[in-house]
Amino acid sequence: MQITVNDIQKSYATVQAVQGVSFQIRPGEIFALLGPNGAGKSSIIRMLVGMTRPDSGSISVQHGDEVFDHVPRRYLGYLPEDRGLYIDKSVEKNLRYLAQLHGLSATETEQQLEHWLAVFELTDRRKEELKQLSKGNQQKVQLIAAVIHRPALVILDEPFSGLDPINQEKVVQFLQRLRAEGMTVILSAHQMAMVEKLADHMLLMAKGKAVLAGTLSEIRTQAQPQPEVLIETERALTPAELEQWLPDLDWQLTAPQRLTLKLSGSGQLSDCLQRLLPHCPLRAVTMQNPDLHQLYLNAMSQHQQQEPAV
Ligand SMILES: Nc1ncnc2c1ncn2[C@@H]1O[C@H](COP(=O)(O)OP(=O)(O)OP(=O)(O)O)[C@@H](O)[C@H]1O
Repeated sequence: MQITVNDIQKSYATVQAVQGVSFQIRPGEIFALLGPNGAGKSSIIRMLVGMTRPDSGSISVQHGDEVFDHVPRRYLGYLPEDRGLYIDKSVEKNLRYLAQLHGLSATETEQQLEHWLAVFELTDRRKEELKQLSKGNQQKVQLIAAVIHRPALVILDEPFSGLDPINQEKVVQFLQRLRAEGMTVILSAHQMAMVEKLADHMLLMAKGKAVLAGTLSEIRTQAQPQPEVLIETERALTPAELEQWLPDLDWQLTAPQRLTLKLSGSGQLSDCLQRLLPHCPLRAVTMQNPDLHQLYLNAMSQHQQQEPAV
């Protein structure tokens, strides 16, 4: 399934929740929608699934030869922010009920149940009521409920919320499995370490607008146009020496033997190293690659500075 979103806007009364956002989701990829509370992620998801419509702009959903203006229910698996299973019913009753709602035959239902319960190591717990399970296991049942009918597109709103690190890792593996089985996945999450491992493309939003978009490395380039290099030296340096050797470069001495250099052009690093080496041997030269969490925080603080105060 391929989704193309072009310049969509959505307002509620006085709130401009989505203000001209465009992006594309490719078939079989994991696409992450990121951003702080109120950024507009759920508003976009609601438009994608047809719960609301954009005020302007367009959504095009292509599946095989068919084209739609939102994802039809029959192709959609959805884990909403507000979960909705019956906690007084057993794991298998909940899942069977949902499978029937999706039109699966009794045989298909049993096959899917066996498959997903085994994936999540819940086979022995299938007769237990949902309320008897831990939060992590309840979340796993919710995830099975979203995919039991093998939809072409799975949308998961906050799949990691409330889970401990081990269960978060299991959800990561589950999502990788969905991708391996050919499903397209849209994920909204705040856990950057998980998103970094999973997402093929991501869209980072703030206050209804796109702030950064692309693969992790594209986002790195957008968020950090001047890559940083850490140069560790064998002897202590002084600012006066560096001013003499590197007067035109953007450097910072963060410790006597640690120099950070901001690069603004290709060739600048080798130029800098050639100028330093005659004066002092080097211990290590390391490119600084900030993780998604750091890129996210930087982008948000830059966005806040650029936004006019209200
Ligand atoms: N039904 C609604 N009526 C009025 N305002 C709304 C409605 N839904 C969302 N909003 C507002 O639109 C903006 C975007 O909200 P949205 O829920 O899309 O953000 P979000 O990124 O999903 O946030 P969160 O991470 O908290 O779920 C917010 O200012 C929110 O208060």
